[in-house]
Amino acid sequence: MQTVHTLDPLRSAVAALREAGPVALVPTMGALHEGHLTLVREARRHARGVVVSIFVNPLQFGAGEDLDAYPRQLARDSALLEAEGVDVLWAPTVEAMYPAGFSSNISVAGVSEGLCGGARPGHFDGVATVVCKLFNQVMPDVALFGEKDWQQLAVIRRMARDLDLTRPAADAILGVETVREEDGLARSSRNAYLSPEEREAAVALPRAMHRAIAGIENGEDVAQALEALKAEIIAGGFASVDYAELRDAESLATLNARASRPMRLLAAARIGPARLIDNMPVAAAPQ
Ligand SMILES: Nc1ncnc2c1ncn2[C@@H]1O[C@H](COP(=O)(O)OP(=O)(O)OP(=O)(O)O)[C@@H](O)[C@H]1O
Ligand SMILES: CC(C)(CO)[C@@H](O)C(=O)[O-]
Ligand code: BAL
Repeated sequence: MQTVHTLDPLRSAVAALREAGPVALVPTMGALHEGHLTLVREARRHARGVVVSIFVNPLQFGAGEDLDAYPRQLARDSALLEAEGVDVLWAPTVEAMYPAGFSSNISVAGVSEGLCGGARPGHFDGVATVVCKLFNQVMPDVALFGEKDWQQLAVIRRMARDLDLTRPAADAILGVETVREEDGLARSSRNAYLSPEEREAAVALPRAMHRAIAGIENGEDVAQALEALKAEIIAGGFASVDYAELRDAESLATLNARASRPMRLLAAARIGPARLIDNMPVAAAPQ
């Protein structure tokens, strides 16, 4: 595995990879876990060469968020990626990514509004801007993202369509199903912030979501089911719920009742120092 920290060596490394066949990109912020490694293994199924980026992107963190506390463990991450047979690790410095005078911003309206975009103003501008740069830097044939960050995936796909990106093309932006702990909690780098007691309590989030989905699919009133969901998350030991909403799975349009198109239940809640997110499919109402 070749590790590069600046743009010129990255371009040379990727050019050499491309000679052998299609290239996949897996963007991450590091502190790798089984979720990330699943993306890497999936990438290998779609390409000959695999590039993983690790960059804790300051642009997507709001004031008072965990930019400084975010775990940085490049040596450990590098060993994990090496063991997975990754070809290139792209770990740019902040200066390489945002040289002095950097002034551009990509803002994707619509899908980035509400949910995490509501709770974290400016977050998806930061994500879209850095992902657009990563795409231009690596020019991958395919890029892989986790469904755990469902709204992020929708924002990136919208950006790729709107800006006519060809590397990767919008339909080569692949979503990978959320990888979970044995008890059902979604794997996340931020789970590391939890004390053992908080970690045990955190499973209340996916459990309550499963119960709400069963209710909605059985015809329960959506507003009531969502209120009960929020109450159950709090009763489970969370301090607050940022949102718990039923949305159209693709457009992310708000739904107040069961729809006949695929739907998604999305939630974010805070426990101890962590803000955890999750989302799950909700079966469409019969036509
Ligand atoms: N449990 C998971 N299953 C599948 N993909 C995941 C999972 N967790 C993260 N990913 C994906 O890995 C990529 C990099 O994510 P990131 O480095 O932010 O990790 P994270 O665990 O989501 O961290 P955070 O604590 O910041 O949410 C994203 O595409 C994200 O959706
Ligand atoms: C896509 C991403 C790497 C952009 O910084 C980040 O938002 C993440 O890790 O999900
Ligand atoms: N996993 C999404 C990146 C973030 O929370 O900033």
